[in-house]
Amino acid sequence: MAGPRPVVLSGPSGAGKSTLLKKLMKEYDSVFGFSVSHTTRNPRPGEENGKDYHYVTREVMQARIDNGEFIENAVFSGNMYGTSKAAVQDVQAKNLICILDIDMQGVRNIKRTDLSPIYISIQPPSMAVLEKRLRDRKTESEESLQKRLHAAKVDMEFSKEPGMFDVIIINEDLEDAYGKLKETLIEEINKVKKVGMSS
Ligand SMILES: Nc1ncnc2c1ncn2[C@@H]1O[C@H](COP(=O)(O)OP(=O)(O)OP(=O)(O)O)[C@@H](O)[C@H]1O
Ligand SMILES: Nc1nc2c(ncn2[C@@H]2O[C@H](COP(=O)(O)O)[C@@H](O)[C@H]2O)c(=O)[nH]1
Repeated sequence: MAGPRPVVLSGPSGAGKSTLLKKLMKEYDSVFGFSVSHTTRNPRPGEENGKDYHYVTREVMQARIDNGEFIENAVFSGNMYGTSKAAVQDVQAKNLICILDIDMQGVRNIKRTDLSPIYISIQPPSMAVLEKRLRDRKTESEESLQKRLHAAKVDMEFSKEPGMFDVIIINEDLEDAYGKLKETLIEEINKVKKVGMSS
C-alpha cells in the first residue's frame, strides 16, 4: 500500500527506544502509529495487552508464525517477538507513519522485505550507562539483564555495519536525542500533516 514510509527504531535494550517513541507519538499523535508486536514475555507493570504488545503463549506464537502471519520474528533474551502483517497494515490503513521497535535480527529480516522503512539506531553513550539504565528500570531479573547486556555488545557492533542504518542517534541527553529523531523524520512528518490538512 502506498503511504508514508515506516520507521524502524532499533538498538540495545535500555538505549531509550520506547522513551523516544512515546515522546514522538505524544507530540504527533495523528502522524505516527505504533506497530504492536507479539511477544511471549510477561507484561511489565503498567504495560497493556494490545497496546504495548500482544502477549501470547509460545504455542500460539509458533502457530501464527507457521501460518505465515508475521513479517519477521526473533528470539531475544529467551523470549519470542514478532511483527505481524496485521500490526503494520492496521497503521498503514490509517495513512500514519508506522513505527516498528525491533531488535537487530528484526532489522536484518525487514531488509529482506519490501517494507522500505527509514532505519534508525538508538545507541547508549556507553555500556556502563546502559547497564545503569537497565538496572534502574528494575524490569529485569539478573539473568535477563546479563542476556540483554550481552546482546547490547553485539548490537553496538552491528549498528556500525555500513549501510545498516540511515541514522545512528546516541541517546545521552534525552532532549538532544529527541531533537535529532525529529530532525530525521521531519520530512515524513510534514508530508503526513499536509495530506491530513487537504483531506
Ligand atoms: N537520555 C536518557 N537519560 C537517562 N535515562 C534515560 C534516557 N533515555 C531513556 N532513559 C531511561 O532508561 C531506561 C530504558 O529506556 P527504554 O525503556 O526507553 O529503553 P528501550 O530501548 O525501549 O528498552 P527495551 O528495548 O528493553 O524496551 C528507562 O528507565 C528510561 O526512562
Ligand atoms: N525482532 C523483533 N524484536 C522486537 C519486537 N518487539 C520488540 N522487539 C525487541 O525486543 C527487545 C526486547 O524488548 P522488551 O520490550 O522485552 O524490552 C527490544 O530490543 C525490542 O526492540 C518484534 O516484533 N520483533
